[in-house]
Order: sequence, then C-alpha cells, then structure tokens
Amino acid sequence: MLKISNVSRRFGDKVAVSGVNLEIPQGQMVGVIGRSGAGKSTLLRMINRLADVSSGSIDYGDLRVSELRGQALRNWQRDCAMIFQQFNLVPRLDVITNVMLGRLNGRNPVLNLLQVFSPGEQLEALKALERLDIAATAMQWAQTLSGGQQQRVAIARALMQGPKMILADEPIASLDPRNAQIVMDSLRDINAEGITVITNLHTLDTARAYCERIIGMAAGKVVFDGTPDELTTDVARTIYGADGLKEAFSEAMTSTSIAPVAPLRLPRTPTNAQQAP
Ligand SMILES: Nc1ncnc2c1ncn2[C@@H]1O[C@H](COP(=O)(O)OP(=O)(O)OP(=O)(O)O)[C@@H](O)[C@H]1O
Repeated sequence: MLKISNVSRRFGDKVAVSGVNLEIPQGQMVGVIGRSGAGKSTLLRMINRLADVSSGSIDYGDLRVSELRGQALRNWQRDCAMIFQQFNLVPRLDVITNVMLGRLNGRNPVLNLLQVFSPGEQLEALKALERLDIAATAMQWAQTLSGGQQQRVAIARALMQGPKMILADEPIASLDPRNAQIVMDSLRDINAEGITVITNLHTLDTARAYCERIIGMAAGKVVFDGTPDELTTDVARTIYGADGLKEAFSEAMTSTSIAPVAPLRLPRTPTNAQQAP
C-alpha cells in the first residue's frame, strides 16, 4: 500500500501540490488527470523522490519513502520505476543496452561504468523487449526508433528494474493514437501481473478506458477520486473548469482517442474515495 499523507510541495510562493491524501493499494491501475499545471507531475515526482515533499509524508508499507536517503533511496527508485513523455533513452546507444541500463541500481559501479552486462542480464533484457513486442529492434540505436517503439523500450527498461510500481508521466502525450493504444495496452498488461501503475494522462477517455481508479487534480488539490463510472460531466467540469472541459473532450475526440484491445478486468473499488473540498 502506498500512503500519501497531507503532502504539499511549494516552489517559492507557488503551491504545486496542496494537502494531498491518498491510499493506493498494491496492484491498482490509477489515472491522474487534470489541467496543465494542476500538480500531476509534481505528485508523481514526489512519489519517486525526484522531488522532495515540502510537508507531509509518503509511505510504502513500513517504508517512510519521503525520508529515504542514500542506498535506501536508490533501492526505492529501483522499486518504483518512472517513465516519461520524452522516453529519456540514450539516443546513440543500442536498444538492448538502453534496457539493461535499468539494472544500474544495485550493480557494481565499475561494471556500470564499463557498460558490462552479464549474459543473464542480456537475456532478461531481450525477454523484456519480447514482452513489449520489439525484440527485433534490439541492436538498433534508440534514436532510430519511432516514438511508440521508444516508449516501449522505456517500459522494458523499467521492467528490468523489477519494479513494484510504475509511475508514468504523460506516457502517451507525444504519440499517435495507434502507438498510444499499444503503450497503454502494455501498461495494462504489466498491471495485470500485480505491479501498481500510476499514470498521468491528459485525456479523459484514456483514463476512463484503462484505469480502474481516476484521481482528478485541480490547483494542486485532489478534487475527485473514484471509478470511471463516477466521473460524470459535472465532475469533469470541477477538474477541468468550464473552459478546460471543452479542451479535454475535444482533445479526447481527436488526438489520442483510443480504446483498449482486450476487455478490461472488473474494476476494483478505491479504498479511500476522497471528497471534493
Ligand atoms: N521546478 C519547478 N519550479 C517552479 N515551479 C514549478 C516547478 N515544477 C512545477 N512547478 C509549478 O508547479 C505547478 C504544477 O506543475 P506540474 O508540472 O506538477 O503540473 P502538471 O499538472 O503536471 O502540468 P502538465 O500537465 O503541464 O505537466 C505549475 O504551476 C508549475 O509551473
């Protein structure tokens, strides 16, 4: 269970995240939606500890994530893999090495420096690529792949970490609808194996189609926490505001309007449906 307790983050005078309380059981697939600047990325980055909390605490089971330092922090960042809109691959390294870089934590630093990977690690990386259906690209430079393929490499790299949780910050924002669907299907399949997936999404329809639980943020606060069915137009208006609502729906209709290939699992109910303030 991931527990976020009264977490806030300030940048100077700006409050990016304000008093957020969430409990996310292991294995949930959670979509975080909201307008640009609502605080979605900052929330994810605090869970992964790319950003520190200004106040409040984040716990994972008995682990006080928000106070980890040194090796314990690196272990957490291995357990809690993060993928980004811009993939963050090394462009002039081949795909399989990019995937193996997911193993850096916990290895001998000298081997890392020399980029020496064991046959076992190479096999595992190939398996991860096969799982994402891109093993044929293993020897290509990452920069020669399409955006959708690159995002799948990033997911394979995340899997190499053996994570308990994957945090995805707008993973499909720069992809065409077909690639967006492949990437979301991959995240859903990974989640079906018990890995928690928390993903920021711009579009309502994607969150509805893939996530059993949707968290809506506005001005740093959680203003909705519930199932796709509970996300009515009125609720969407609270999240996006009257202007943003039009944008959210029209965007959903055009750029990344996608639906999952296989039927979804039955939704589990969020344990702590948070009330709008
Ligand atoms: N490093 C930073 N320094 C100063 N302000 C920041 C920093 N990071 C985020 N902010 C501010 O915090 C607020 C929340 O930003 P955040 O990126 O978390 O929102 P978001 O919902 O993820 O938006 P987007 O969908 O555009 O990525 C914004 O007003 C942003 O300008």
